[in-house]
Amino acid sequence: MRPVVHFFLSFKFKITMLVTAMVLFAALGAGGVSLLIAESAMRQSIAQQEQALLATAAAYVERDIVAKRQMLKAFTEQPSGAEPALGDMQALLEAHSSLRDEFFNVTVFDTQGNLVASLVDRRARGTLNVAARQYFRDTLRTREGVTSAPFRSVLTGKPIVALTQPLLNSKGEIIGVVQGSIELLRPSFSARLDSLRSGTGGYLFIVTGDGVFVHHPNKALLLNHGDAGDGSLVDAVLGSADGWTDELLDEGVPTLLAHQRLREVDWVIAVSYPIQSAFAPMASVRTRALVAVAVVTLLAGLFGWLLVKLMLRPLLRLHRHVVDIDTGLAPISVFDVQGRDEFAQLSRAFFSLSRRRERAEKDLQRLATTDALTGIHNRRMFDDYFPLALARAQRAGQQVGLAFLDIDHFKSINDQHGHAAGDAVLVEFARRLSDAVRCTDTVARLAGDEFVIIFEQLPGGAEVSLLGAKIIEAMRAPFAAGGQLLPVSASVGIALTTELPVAADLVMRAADQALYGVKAAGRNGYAVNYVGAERVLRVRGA
Ligand SMILES: Nc1nc2c(ncn2[C@@H]2O[C@H](COP(=O)(O)OP(=O)(O)OP(=O)(O)O)[C@@H](O)[C@H]2O)c(=O)[nH]1
Repeated sequence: MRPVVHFFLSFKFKITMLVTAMVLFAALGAGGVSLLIAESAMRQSIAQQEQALLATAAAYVERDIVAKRQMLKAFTEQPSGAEPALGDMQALLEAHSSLRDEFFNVTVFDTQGNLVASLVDRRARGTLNVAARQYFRDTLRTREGVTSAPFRSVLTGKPIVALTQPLLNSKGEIIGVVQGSIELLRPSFSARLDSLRSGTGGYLFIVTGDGVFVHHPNKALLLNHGDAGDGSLVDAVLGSADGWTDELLDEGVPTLLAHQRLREVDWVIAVSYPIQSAFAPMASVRTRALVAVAVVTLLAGLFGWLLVKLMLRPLLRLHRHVVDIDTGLAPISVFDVQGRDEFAQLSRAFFSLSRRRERAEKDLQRLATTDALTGIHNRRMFDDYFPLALARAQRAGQQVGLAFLDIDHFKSINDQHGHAAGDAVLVEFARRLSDAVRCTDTVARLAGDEFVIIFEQLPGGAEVSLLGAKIIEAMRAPFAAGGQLLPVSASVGIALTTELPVAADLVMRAADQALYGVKAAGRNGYAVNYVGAERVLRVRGA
């Protein structure tokens, strides 16, 4: 569990997460803004496409109506120069078979509105009167062709729109009205319009200026008023100038509604396009963009991880150096690296710090093992060193000598000449001792006027005896202390090992016994005691 926790707490993990989060936010931000811009551009483009389509459909409807109206007009002017007679109309109609292609039916009414000719059914004559119909009255009143509101044909029961044309005699008087009917369900009219939108998800519809459906894919709505009221599609197309909006709902579904007024007739043609299908390509773009963001984020995370790993290498190296130095596997000089980056600077700072610490430790060590007054080793150093000296001698197959020294009547020097003079004697005593022994021997001050010498690499006992005499001799010259020369002598007890290993205590006790022997014999001399021999050699005086 702990390594997992460490992993999540690691600097590497945090930086990687930071890089990943930053890339995620940047990618989402850039992606989101791009998508918004793309969506807005796409909305414009779709709206323009829909408007272009509307223009095509409007042109088609208007061309159709104009062509039909011209055909009716041409019919009323037939035959050229001849006086039109209502009685000839049935025959004339039947003679113009091309009218059947353009119109569901063509009928002729007299000025009282009575049906006097019918293209599809001559028997219908006299069965119908349209005098009350608005488009009929408008035709008589304006003496021009009009387009009716859509209505259901009395003759056929089909929804139709009527185009009219006044029938004038040679004097310019209206003698009748010719009516061409367009069946709104006729494939050549409605299917053609529907086909313009087939397969795109939206649909076209046409409403009159009064809001009656002339065309709608739902044929049941024809001749009906579209839902009026705020927010309805019919209301929107009638209440605003040509253009588009995407703020409406078509049966609860958000839709893009574009509309355009026709010039030839008081109709508005419109297209309703569900925004969802309009933006279907955008949804797929959005999904792909999200996948791309996820991939980019993942790659960024991976890249960030590798980058951080690479960048943290010097830190890991630094950590390894600290561990190696701590365990004694490497010197502090490994901190002294080249380089200009922060890690190299930190490493060199560690080097400088460690060097100072090492020096301080050495100073401390020296102070801890040195006698402050005389500058030679102290008791602590002796306690640590002597057992090691015994072990070393054992490995080398040699013997060790240990001399205990005590200045004779040192108390009286202090008492008679002062403590400073006593100190001077101690310092001089230590110096002479150090000079008298070899560099392989170790001199230490144990306490007060007690000194000790460890003799190593001894070839034999006879030489130890010579050493005792040498020490006594070294002290023979008077000591300069307190402004005068003082006679100083010392008693020296020497212990010599005969067989190793032997406990340090035993050797020290033997040296002490030898010293005691010298003191007892009157001081200023030396004696050698062989450890384990249980005999004290003869005390030799100065
Ligand atoms: N000046 C000085 N005196 C010290 C120091 N340390 C201990 N002394 C004195 O050294 C004297 C040691 O005396 P002892 O070893 O007891 O006796 P002694 O006079 O040497 O007599 P013997 O050893 O029997 O010859 C005492 O008076 C201590 O106060 C020191 O650092 N400086």
